[in-house]
Amino acid sequence: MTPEGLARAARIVADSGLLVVSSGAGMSRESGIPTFRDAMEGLWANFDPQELATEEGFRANPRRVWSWYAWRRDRVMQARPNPGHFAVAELAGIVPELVVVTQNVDGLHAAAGSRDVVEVHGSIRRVRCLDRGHVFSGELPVYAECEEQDPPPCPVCGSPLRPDVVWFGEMLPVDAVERAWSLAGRCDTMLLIGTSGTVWPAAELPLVARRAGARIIEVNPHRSELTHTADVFLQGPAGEVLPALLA
Ligand SMILES: CC(C)NC(=O)[C@H](Cc1c[nH]c2ccccc12)NC(=O)[C@H](CCCC/N=C(/NCCC(=O)O)S[C@H]1O[C@H](COP(=O)(O)OP(=O)(O)OC[C@H]2O[C@@H](n3cnc4c(N)ncnc43)[C@H](O)[C@@H]2O)[C@@H](O)[C@H]1O)NC(=O)OCc1ccccc1
Repeated sequence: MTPEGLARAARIVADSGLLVVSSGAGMSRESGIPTFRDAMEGLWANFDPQELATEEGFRANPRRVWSWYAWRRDRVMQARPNPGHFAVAELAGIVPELVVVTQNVDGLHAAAGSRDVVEVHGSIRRVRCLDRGHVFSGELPVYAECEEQDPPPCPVCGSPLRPDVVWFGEMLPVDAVERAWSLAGRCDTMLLIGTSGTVWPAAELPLVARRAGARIIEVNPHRSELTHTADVFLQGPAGEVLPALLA
């Protein structure tokens, strides 16, 4: 991250009417939540997404999927927002309009005080039933209570409960898609934070914004599949770069 790059990004942000913050797993890395593709400790390095993050995988082995998400939820509930999340929340007080569009299911943007957050891949803090989609949040069982246990039945219709997240091969929530794509199509600036740009259709968002004439600022310690769209690439961890952007 160069001082010139930071200064240029700060000017672009200051000139923005509508700023869309588009975040991925890297945003929560400094909160102790592993990313998906980190070579060593990334979730997908140790677990097969096809087996664990698909409806087929759930139907084939509901116990395994239910306890795996309980294990992840425990880590999310113990995690705290990092300085990057707080900087995003603070930015909302600086620009006229700011909306967060996140692929993350951890709810840490809201926990840091961001009030307008679009969760395009759902939330691990909610469950819903398989057949009818009755949604439940609040006190959910911890891993110790879920280990090798069948998912409990829906209190309304009796069908098994599953995490209220978007699995591979599943449609994204219609209202979230409509809002996220319309925002990307009319924003002045998109702040792209901690995403590898490998999962679709979320990876299309900066392309939509760019086609509509927006400036793209990427924050990532490594180049991603989307760095080619960026007007400014701020190379570094979100928890350090974003507070510096506010300084
Ligand atoms: C793997 C990929 C090739 N496959 C897909 O994209 C598929 C298939 C597909 C669809 N269209 C395509 C087009 C081309 C190719 C494939 C497809 N997409 C789907 O299946 C989607 C659904 C995709 C959503 C899946 N659910 C998730 N999550 C919820 C669950 C759960 O969490 O368990 S995806 C999940 O993985 C993704 C991980 O990506 P990132 O967040 O970018 O994280 P990653 O680890 O990859 O990278 C981390 C980055 O952070 C950086 N970093 C590290 N530390 C820091 C740091 N400190 N600070 C800043 N950055 C940092 C790193 O350098 C790195 O760049 C996120 O989206 C996350 O939500 N559904 C669908 O298409 O439905 C169809 C449909 C249409 C009509 C009708 C019916 C069906």
